[in-house]
Amino acid sequence: MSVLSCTDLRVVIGSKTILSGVSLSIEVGRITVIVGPNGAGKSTLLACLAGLRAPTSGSVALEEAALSQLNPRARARRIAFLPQTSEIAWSVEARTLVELGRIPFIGARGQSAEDRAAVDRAMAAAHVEAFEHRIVDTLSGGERARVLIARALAGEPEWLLADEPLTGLDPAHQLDAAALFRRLADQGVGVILTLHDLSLALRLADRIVVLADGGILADEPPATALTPEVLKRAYGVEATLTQGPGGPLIDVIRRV
Ligand SMILES: Nc1ncnc2c1ncn2[C@@H]1O[C@H](COP(=O)(O)OP(=O)(O)OP(=O)(O)O)[C@@H](O)[C@H]1O
Repeated sequence: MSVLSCTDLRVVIGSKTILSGVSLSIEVGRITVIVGPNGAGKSTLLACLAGLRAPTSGSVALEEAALSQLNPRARARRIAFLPQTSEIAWSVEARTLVELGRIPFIGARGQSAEDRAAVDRAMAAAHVEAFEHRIVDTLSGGERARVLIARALAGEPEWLLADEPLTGLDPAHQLDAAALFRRLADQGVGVILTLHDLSLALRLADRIVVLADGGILADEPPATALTPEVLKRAYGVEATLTQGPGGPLIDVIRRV
C-alpha cells in the first residue's frame, strides 16, 4: 500500500519558522483533512507533500523513496496538486485547461485516444462537460473550481492533494465534490485536503490533522480530533460539537 510521509519537516522562510517537527504517514484509500487557523502552514505542508516545495530540513517520501529523488514528470504522474482556485486565471477553453492535467503522460506524438478518454472521464466526474468550450476566465469561481478538480483528475493520480477545494462552491456542489473525493478514496486514491469548514471536515475526513503554530496539535479520527480544547488552542475560540441531521456540526460561540 502506497504511503506518503514526511519526517521532522521544517520550513523556514526568511526569519520565520513556518513548520517545525512535522511528521506524518498517510495511506492511500483514505481522506486526510488538514485544518488549522490562517497562517498555520497548511498550504506550505501540502506543497511539501506534493514535492512542490523543498523543506528547509526533514524529508518527504513516497513509499520508500525520497520525493526529491523522483523526476518531476514521474512525480506529477503519481501526485496531482490542486492549488487554491484564486491562483489560476487563464484565457483558454476549459477542456484545454483540463488537458494540461495529462501533460505528464503525453508523448512526442501528442494526445492519444487514451489521453482524450481520460480527459472525458475527468470532466464527467467533476460535472464540467457543459463548459468544454468556455473560456476559463468567463466561468464563475465555483465553475472554475470544478474545472480545476477535473484537471487534477485527468492524470488519474494515485494521490490528490487539494488546497481548499470546496471554497467558493455552493452547498450542492460542495456535496458533489465531497462525494467525488469519497469515491476516489474508495477507488484507492490517497486524498489529502485542506479545509476551513470544520463541520465539513468532520463529515468528510477519515483522519483530521490540526496544524497550529507550525506544528501538529492533533492527528486523530474525526470522532476525537476537534475537541473543544483543541479548537480553543488552535483557533482561540469557544466552540461546541453537536450532532445535526446531516452529521456533526461545530458551533463557534465566541473568541476566548
Ligand atoms: N514566500 C513567503 N514569504 C513570507 N512568508 C510566507 C511565504 N509563504 C508563506 N509565508 C507565511 O507562512 C505562513 C504559512 O502560510 P500558509 O499559506 O502555509 O498558511 P495556511 O495555513 O495555508 O493559511 P490560510 O488558512 O490563510 O490559507 C503564513 O504566515 C504566511 O504569511
